[in-house]
Amino acid sequence: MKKVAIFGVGLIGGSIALCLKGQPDLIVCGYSNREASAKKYVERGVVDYATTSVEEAAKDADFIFLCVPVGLMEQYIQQLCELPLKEGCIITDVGSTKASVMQAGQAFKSTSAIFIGGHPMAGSERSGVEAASSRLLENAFYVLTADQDTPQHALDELEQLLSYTRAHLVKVDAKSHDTIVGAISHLPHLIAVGLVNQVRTYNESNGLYELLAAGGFRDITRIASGDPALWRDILLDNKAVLLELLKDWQQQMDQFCIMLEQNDGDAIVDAFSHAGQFRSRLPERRKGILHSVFDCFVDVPDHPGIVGSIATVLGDANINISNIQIIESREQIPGVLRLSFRSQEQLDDAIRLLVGKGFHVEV
Ligand SMILES: NC(=O)C1=CN([C@@H]2O[C@H](COP(=O)(O)OP(=O)(O)OC[C@H]3O[C@@H](n4cnc5c(N)ncnc54)[C@H](O)[C@@H]3O)[C@@H](O)[C@H]2O)C=CC1
Ligand SMILES: O=C(O)C(=O)Cc1ccc(O)cc1
Repeated sequence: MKKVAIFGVGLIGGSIALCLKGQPDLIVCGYSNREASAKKYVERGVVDYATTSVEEAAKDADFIFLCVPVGLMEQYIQQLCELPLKEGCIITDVGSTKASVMQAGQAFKSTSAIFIGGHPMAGSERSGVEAASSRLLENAFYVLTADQDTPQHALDELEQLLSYTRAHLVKVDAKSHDTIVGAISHLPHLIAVGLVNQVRTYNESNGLYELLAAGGFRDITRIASGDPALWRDILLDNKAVLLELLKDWQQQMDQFCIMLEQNDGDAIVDAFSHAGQFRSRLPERRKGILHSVFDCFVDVPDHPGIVGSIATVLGDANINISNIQIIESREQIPGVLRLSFRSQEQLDDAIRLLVGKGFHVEV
């Protein structure tokens, strides 16, 4: 038997645990600093057993996954360094930033344990073990940050274990990781929060902003709903990269100011054309770091049981609805049902089926 200890069984730790638990010759132990959480991990069947003792979780572990917020990684690394870990124990993390944790992981160099950084590049704005899913990392990229001293056998062993997540493993150095992920994930989160807060301020004097911002505005700012403390840790940890990125962002915005002040329509057209061309090159059906929304809108007549019958039609075809929302159903006006799915394939199948049943469906 190989023992895997997971520190922090939340969205990511829980999703990894669900991929590993029940696999042949693996036993999964969850660690939490809170008794109630440790109990919950077991009750939900996410781990084989759980403990609030760092020593007990780490004892005899072949693999240790640190799945706590970025700001706590160094503290746990230091604690683990002082414990008598199993010879050759592989320690990895799932933090959204990699340079600082790789630096902290140097501490294992004087021990027989091996530290390899990691970042599963998928997730959501939700958090906690309740949101964990064995499918979360499937087909997503999963970055591993090793260095020149990392023994090949340790990398092979970790890659073999991670194959249960069905993620695509890629090796990237920590500095490049933080620069790239800063641009495609951290900066967009900052911008989304800034945009929402700008509109929130306007809304204080005119509630129409809130009313009219439904739909697209809500979708493009989904990531502003991420866990505040989690994002505080990520942004502060990647501060140097983000300050550079924000300078470039400000320059982009300054250029728009100039285009508008100078009525430079050609420059606006160029900016949209260049963005559109680059965007069309981005893989469309590939799972990316920010999860895509696979939603459709179904017009539904306002009569009892209609929601249930739509759910049954999809359920009978084995199509899983990940979220369902009734939007505004008033007398005389048909209601609209927003249905969310986990993949483009499920969305396509659902649309085909519902249109076939005579429903009007829009995406
Ligand atoms: N949210 C996302 O979509 C992604 C997050 N990550 C990274 O994964 C890590 C975990 O994030 P999530 O799973 O989203 O967060 P989460 O909030 O769902 O899980 C964090 C877990 O850490 C535990 N925890 C909090 N304080 C603790 C402490 N002092 N000692 C021990 N455990 C403690 C919590 O109880 C929880 O189980 C973070 O480092 C984050 O940057 C990586 C990829 C995606
Ligand atoms: O889709 C979203 O909401 C995310 O923001 C997911 C996410 C969050 C943090 C990561 O390090 C990687 C992915």
